[in-house]
Amino acid sequence: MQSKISVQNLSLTYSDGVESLHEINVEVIANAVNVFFGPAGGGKSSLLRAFNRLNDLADVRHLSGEIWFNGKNILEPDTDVIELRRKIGMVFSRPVPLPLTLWENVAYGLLLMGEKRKNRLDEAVEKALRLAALWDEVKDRLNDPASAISGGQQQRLCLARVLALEPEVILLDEPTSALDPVSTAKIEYSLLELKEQYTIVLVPHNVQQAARVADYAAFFLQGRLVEYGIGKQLFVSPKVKETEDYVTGRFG
Ligand SMILES: Nc1ncnc2c1ncn2[C@@H]1O[C@H](COP(=O)(O)OP(=O)(O)OP(=O)(O)O)[C@@H](O)[C@H]1O
Repeated sequence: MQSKISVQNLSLTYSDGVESLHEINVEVIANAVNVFFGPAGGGKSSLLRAFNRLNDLADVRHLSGEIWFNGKNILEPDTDVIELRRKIGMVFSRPVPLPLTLWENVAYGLLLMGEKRKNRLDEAVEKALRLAALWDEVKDRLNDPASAISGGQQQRLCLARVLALEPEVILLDEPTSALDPVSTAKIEYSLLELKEQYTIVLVPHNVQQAARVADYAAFFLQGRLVEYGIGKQLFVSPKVKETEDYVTGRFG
């Protein structure tokens, strides 16, 4: 078990003065599904956004601590944020495809990076769509607008867009919250394949999803990391009463 991202004493306060993350220490394990779960407002999204510096865009009053990735503290000001976001890609809770064709949506990042060879782009688009478990459904309509496919397919398209850039880590913030059970199952199934090659951090849609997919799980409550450990152990025999209450549905 190898750590991919190491969070050390991370604290974050937005401009409203409320501490959204309080001295968080957690490891993101490589080639595993790392689940951050807990009730709304616990700080899960804030932590995810810190991993690829999306919090730079928010009104943050105080940020301290370290986030180590590939031998570097990515909170240092000299971090190349564009490069960081290519290595640590993110999928949001609502699919936001670009107003372009399916092919263009997946090829977009590579085109921006200057890749012009059509055969290379075609290969990358197919590979990413296969990994996102969408290829079979769309391979004959790659020139259709992205708006013409279902919400569940759009979400897998957004995943494929991230995968085309061959990131090292994929952050998924409630990626199935707007999806039907069949599309949800497809995304969960692709996570199992994706973790062979990538490191996954998932904020799940609910506790049941957390328990289904978590190799490692961290329970967040009001900005604090209450409990962290191997998924199966944490859901079956949590050590802390607050975790137990939450996973057994007594609150939240
Ligand atoms: N951009 C922001 N500006 C100000 N406060 C924010 C911002 N983003 C989050 N917060 C606050 O930080 C706290 C933690 O929110 P965060 O979204 O990280 O939690 P969460 O566990 O992901 O919850 P949810 O499941 O509702 O997304 C909340 O009190 C929230 O209101």
